[in-house]
Amino acid sequence: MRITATHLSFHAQGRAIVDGVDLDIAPGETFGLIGPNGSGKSTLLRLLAGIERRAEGRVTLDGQPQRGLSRREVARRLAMVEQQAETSETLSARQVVELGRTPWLSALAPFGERDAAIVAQALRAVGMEHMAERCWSTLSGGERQRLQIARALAQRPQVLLLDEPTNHLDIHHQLALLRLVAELPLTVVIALHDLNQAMGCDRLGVMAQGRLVACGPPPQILTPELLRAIFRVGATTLTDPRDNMQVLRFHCLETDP
Ligand SMILES: Nc1ncnc2c1ncn2[C@@H]1O[C@H](COP(=O)(O)OP(=O)(O)OP(=O)(O)O)[C@@H](O)[C@H]1O
Repeated sequence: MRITATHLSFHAQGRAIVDGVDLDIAPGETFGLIGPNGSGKSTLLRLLAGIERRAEGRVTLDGQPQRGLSRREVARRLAMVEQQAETSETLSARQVVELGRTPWLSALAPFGERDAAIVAQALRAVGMEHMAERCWSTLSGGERQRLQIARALAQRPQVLLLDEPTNHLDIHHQLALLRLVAELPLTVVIALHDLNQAMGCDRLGVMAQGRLVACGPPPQILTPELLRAIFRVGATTLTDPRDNMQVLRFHCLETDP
């Protein structure tokens, strides 16, 4: 599914948090959002998800204006995992993932075997099937994060919006999640702080002070000049002899105090 944003803006307390963002993300593309703290990445994701109704500008899903769709219709197309997604403390892990099926259920289509199979598959995808009966309140931060991703997968969306999905995960689960995301036949918009992980995206968008200041393939974006100007770091590109992939190593600028 194609997702587009036209002049998307959001103002709060008299200032632009997101400022005139235009985006066109192709079906199946993995689009990484990077930028310093407070540059507007999470807010932009919320605007793309239609969560923030005070947004200015337009979001379309396969050409259909998102504003014209009901919440249920949006949820059948698009799922979002926010940074600190919480849920009722008394639910089991499986019940949290079952919530993902809500947009597809009705009096005429109650939760059935197919829904249970989709939930089981989502739990397996994030390696949480062995904890399915555990209570949410007993789970670690990383386990909760993987469950929220499973909930989003169980929603069977065509667009997946992920806000720093690796921030609680150990390195094994970070790599497993990024591989899962890359292999999903979905359009994915993913906010990331790890710029080496961002290299694996098809395209990157760079946010700075609410604006999308650069957009393109990772090697064109992650240049020493941009890293210096936007992230205020120096960087050296190294080559991993294992697979000849480029890796960035960062250092403080000499001008830093
Ligand atoms: N509703 C709001 N009211 C006032 N300020 C807001 C609101 N929402 C976000 N902000 C501010 O807007 C800026 C952008 O926030 P946002 O969370 O989108 O940034 P971010 O790029 O995701 O940051 P981080 O990398 O730290 O997660 C921040 O300075 C934040 O404090």
